[in-house]
Amino acid sequence: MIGVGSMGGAILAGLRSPGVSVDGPISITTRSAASAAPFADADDVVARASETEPGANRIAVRGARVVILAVKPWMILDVLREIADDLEPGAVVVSVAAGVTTGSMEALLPSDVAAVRAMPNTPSHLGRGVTGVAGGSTASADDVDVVRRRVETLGAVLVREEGRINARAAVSGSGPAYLFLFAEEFTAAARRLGFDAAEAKLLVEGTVAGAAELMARSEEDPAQLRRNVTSPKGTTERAVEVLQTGGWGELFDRALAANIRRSEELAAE
Ligand SMILES: NC(=O)C1=CN([C@@H]2O[C@H](COP(=O)(O)OP(=O)(O)OC[C@H]3O[C@@H](n4cnc5c(N)ncnc54)[C@H](O)[C@@H]3O)[C@@H](O)[C@H]2O)C=CC1
Ligand SMILES: O=C(O)[C@@H]1CCC=N1
Repeated sequence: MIGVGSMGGAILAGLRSPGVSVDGPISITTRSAASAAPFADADDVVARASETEPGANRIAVRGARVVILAVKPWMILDVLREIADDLEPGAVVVSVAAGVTTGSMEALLPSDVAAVRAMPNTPSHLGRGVTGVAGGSTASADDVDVVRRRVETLGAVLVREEGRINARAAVSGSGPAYLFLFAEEFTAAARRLGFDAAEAKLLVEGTVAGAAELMARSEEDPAQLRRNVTSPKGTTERAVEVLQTGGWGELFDRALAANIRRSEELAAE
């Protein structure tokens, strides 16, 4: 794995969780020595920092069947140029980057190395992620399956054509941020009602986490779960009415469209 920031770190934590078995050790590279240092004593991870070992990325990918690129989108092609000659024949290079197409990756890869895209999200950290997977034109069904089996250890997986991956990024890749934004705004509103920071945190985070867990475990869909809270002529009804007249449907449409437009811009950069 090249790049162990927010997303790479979440994937790595998921791959290292109890009950998940990966043929290891997992070779990772970071930019700074400080980021590699926490792995110094790990048996299941070999960490190298490109700041202190300029050939770190090239060394790390040697012998790997699956290489995960978790650097920023605008760095993906530079990293591929750097590592292309060191990749094993039959390797699969998986980019988790928004926007960057397998076509642009394939142009830099040896013909016996496949490109696959994965669009994970940060709850992968807990094995509760959702990952979209799409193979490039030279990826075999087996190559895609190798990636699917790896990311299945991180949570749910949706394998579909690459043409739909920007939409998956807009919904599930970025989705945790929308929920955290909701929690931020909800907490701020609770503070304005007079709760102190600790009380607002307990009330809002407890409610958001509990409701999410209830949704995950329940057979009922979100609309029914909402109705279960909303007594006719009761208090919830009044608040839900205010929220619904705020135009959430159109707001979400615009937010997801803006997200997809940014993926398209990144693809063109
Ligand atoms: N953060 C998220 O929730 C999600 C992120 N992604 C994708 O994941 C990728 C990484 O995003 P984040 O983790 O958020 O960014 P980040 O900035 O937290 O992580 C990137 C890491 O790569 C390291 N790095 C940069 N150049 C390097 C090099 N040459 N060799 C080794 N390491 C290098 C950086 O030091 C940094 O730690 C992006 O392409 C993004 O589109 C995809 C889905 C969700
Ligand atoms: O914000 C981003 O660009 C990345 C892609 C999906 C989630 N985070």
